[in-house]
Amino acid sequence: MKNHLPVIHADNISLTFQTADGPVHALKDVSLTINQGDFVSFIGPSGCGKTTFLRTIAALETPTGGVLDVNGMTPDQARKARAYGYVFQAPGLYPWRTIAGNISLPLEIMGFAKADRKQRIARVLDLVELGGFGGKFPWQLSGGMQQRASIARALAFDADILLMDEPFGALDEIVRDRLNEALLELWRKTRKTIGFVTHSIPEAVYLSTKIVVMSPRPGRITKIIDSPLPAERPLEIRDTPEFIALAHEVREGLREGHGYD
Ligand SMILES: Nc1ncnc2c1ncn2[C@@H]1O[C@H](COP(=O)(O)OP(=O)(O)OP(=O)(O)O)[C@@H](O)[C@H]1O
Repeated sequence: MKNHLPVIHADNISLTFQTADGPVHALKDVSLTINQGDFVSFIGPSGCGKTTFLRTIAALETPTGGVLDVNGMTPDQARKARAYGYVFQAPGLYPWRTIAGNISLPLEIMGFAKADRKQRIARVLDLVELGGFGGKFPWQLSGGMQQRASIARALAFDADILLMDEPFGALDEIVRDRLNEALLELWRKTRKTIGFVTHSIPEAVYLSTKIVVMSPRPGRITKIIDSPLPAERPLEIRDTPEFIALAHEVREGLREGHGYD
C-alpha cells in the first residue's frame, strides 16, 4: 500500500528563538523520518513546538541547528518546488472572492493557465465534497465547509505533501468527526503524505499512521508511536479495544513528558 520512501527527514533539528526574556528553546534535537503516504500527527501541550516544527518543514522558520530534508531538498528549495500545501487553523478565505476564486488565487500567482485552473478547481472541490459550491462566497458556507475549501486550496496545485496546523481545532465535535472521516477518505484516495498538528488524542489516534508525542521546555519529541490500526477506519473504530489501548498509550506518552504537570 505504501512505498515507504522517506519524504521528510529531520536530523537533530533545534530552533532557539532569542526573545527579550532570553532564549526560548522551541525545538531541541528533533529527529524524525516521515515516509511517503504516512499520516503523521503531532500532539503535545501548548508550547511544545508542534507549530514551529511544521513551519520549519515549510521553510517558514529556519532551524538554528540540525539538517532537514524535504523531498530530497532543503525546505527552501522544497517551498520553491511547491512540494507541499499548507492548511492553517483558520480557513483564511478572502470574503470578496468566491470559493472557486479563493482556490484559484495561489494558482494564479503560480502562473497556471485559466483552463488548467478551472479543471483543478473542479477536481479539488469534488475531493472535499464541495462540488457545486464554487460560486458561493465564504460567508455563505458553514465553518466546516470553509475549512474544507481551505483544504481544497492547499490541494489545488497537487503537492505530494499536505501540512495541516490544527485545521479543525475551532470546530464543534460533530463537524470535526465528519471532517476527520472526510480527511481520511481524501488521504486514502490521494495517497498524500500528511503532517497534522492537533491537541486531541482521539483525533490523532483516529487519523494517523504515526503519532509523534511532544513535550515543552525545550520542545522535543518524547515518543513516536506507529499505529497498528487498519487504513480502513469507520468512526466506530473508536469504540474498539485496539483504539482505546492506543489512545491510552498516547496519554501515557504525554504524561511521561510531564507536559501537563
Ligand atoms: N516567533 C517566535 N518568537 C519567539 N518565540 C516563539 C516564536 N514562535 C514560537 N515561539 C515560542 O516557541 C515555543 C513553541 O511554540 P509553538 O507555537 O511551536 O508551540 P505549539 O506546540 O504549536 O503550541 P500551541 O499548541 O499553543 O499552538 C513557545 O514557547 C512559543 O512561545
